[in-house]
Order: sequence, then structure tokens, then C-alpha cells
Amino acid sequence: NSVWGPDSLHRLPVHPLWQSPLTIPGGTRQSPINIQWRDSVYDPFLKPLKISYDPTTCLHIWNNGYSFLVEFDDSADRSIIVGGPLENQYRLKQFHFHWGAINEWGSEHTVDSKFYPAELHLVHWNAVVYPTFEEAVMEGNGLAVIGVFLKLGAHHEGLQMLVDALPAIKHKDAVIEFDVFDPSCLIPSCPDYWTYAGSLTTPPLTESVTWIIKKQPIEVDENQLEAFRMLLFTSDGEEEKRMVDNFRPLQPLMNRTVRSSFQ
Ligand SMILES: CN[C@H]1CN(c2cccc(OC)c2)S(=O)(=O)c2sc(S(N)(=O)=O)cc21
Ligand SMILES: [Zn+2]
Repeated sequence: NSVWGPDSLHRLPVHPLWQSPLTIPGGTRQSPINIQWRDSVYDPFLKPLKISYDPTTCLHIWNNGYSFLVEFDDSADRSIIVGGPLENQYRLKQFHFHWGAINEWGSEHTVDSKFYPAELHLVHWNAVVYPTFEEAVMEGNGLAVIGVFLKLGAHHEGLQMLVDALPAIKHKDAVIEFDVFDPSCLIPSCPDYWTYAGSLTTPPLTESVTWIIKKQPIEVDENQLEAFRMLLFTSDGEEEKRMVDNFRPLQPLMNRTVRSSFQ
């Protein structure tokens, strides 16, 4: 259940970028957070995360004015994750990214206060317990988001397919069909992850996310990061505002422990 209603949300100090409130009154499990490696607690009972995506469930790629996202057909259990810290299996709904204007920052989560230039979020929902995504978004165990850090390095072949589509969705609300894409190619092979109870990092900021943050980043090259920065927050015809720095500020850890799947 959420701790605030839509009426109180709009009177809060808002983040300049996308009118996302900086803090939520009563919020006890907000995201993103800094992951202090030495304070994370190894949990031997954490299972390996099992990821099985069907590339043909891919629908389209679009610019929603916050980020660009690739959406999937979640009408059946065809692209799912199970295991890890999760009690049920969760269905893939969409993935999107957050990034900076320069390589010094851009990720939402930090590790030992270090920013990465970008962060990938793969959003899944608990269709075992909840009949619709919209209901799952409002419940404590409704969503599971895999976070993957991007670091500057080698060219990423799998990412290039997305990068090649970006010029066609430069403006807010632009969408193009995207037939076949397997997001597993964006997930590092190393099984190690941190996990903690958190929230969406954009409105509605609901405290419904089990975060699974991969320890190992993926490498992308400068041209690929620059391609993200060519997108616009603004619609066609409006004064152009480059889509950069679309990450929420760090939130207080409060009474939470970050667990690790590795020693
Ligand atoms: C615009 N960004 C959010 C979009 N969502 C959304 C869409 C429809 C309805 C809804 O609530 C009723 C929420 S979402 O749940 O897919 C997510 S996940 C996420 S993040 N950065 O925490 O991974 C941000 C958003
Ligand atoms: Zn996100």
C-alpha cells in the first residue's frame, strides 16, 4: 500500500528535470541509494537469478520524455525472471536507461559513492499474485527491477541495435516498432548481485520494487553513450532540451540492509 496520495505528491519540492519529487513524506524505502560494498551483508540463502527472455515478445522502442524504453508483450509468462531474492516469478514489461551529460555521472545507484555513466533498468512485475501491472506497481512485492551499470570501454554489439534506432525516436512520444531483441545480451555473465527493498525512481515513486543490482558493469563505447545524449526531453516543434542527467538524486538508506549474493 502506498504511503501518500496523488494530492500530496504535487506540493513537494520537485526535481527540475521531470517534476519528480525529491523526497516523499513517510517514504521509508526510496530509491536510488548508494551501495556501500563493505556494509552489504552476504546472504547464503540467496538463489541464483534465473533469466529466460523470449526475444519475440519485444514490441516497440519509444521516447517517453524521461528516457527511452523498449516494451514487451507481458500478456503471458514468456519473458520471465525467477529465483534470486524473489518468491514468485516476474514478467518482463520494459527496460530503459538513465544517463548523464558527461561520463562522470549518470547512474541512479552508486557503489561506494562512485557514479557510472549510465544504468540500465529491466522492469518486471509479479503476475503470479497481481492481475494487472498497474496493481503490482502499488504493492510492496509487485515489481522486480534488475539494474545493470554501464561503464566506458569496448563497443557493445548488442546495445548497437538500440543505438541505431535512437535517431528515429529523438523527440518525446516518438515510437518505432522493434521486432526481435533479446535483452539478455545486456546482462553481464557474472551472477553476482546486490539486492534491497526500494521504490520506483520516477513518479509514482511507489515502494514496490525489489532491486537486483548486478555487481559487474557492461562496457559500452563513447559513441554509444553520446547517442543516448542526442535524444530530447521535448516534443517535435518545442524548443529542444537534450535528454541528459535523467537520474534521481540518492535517497536515504533508513532502516534497510543491502544483501549480496556473493562473499
Ligand atoms: C516513467 N517511469 C516509470 C514508468 N512505470 C509506470 C508505467 C505505468 C504506470 C505506472 O504506475 C502506475 C508506472 S514503470 O513502473 O514501468 C517504471 S520502473 C522505473 S525505475 N526507474 O524505478 O526502474 C520507472 C518507471
Ligand atoms: Zn529506471
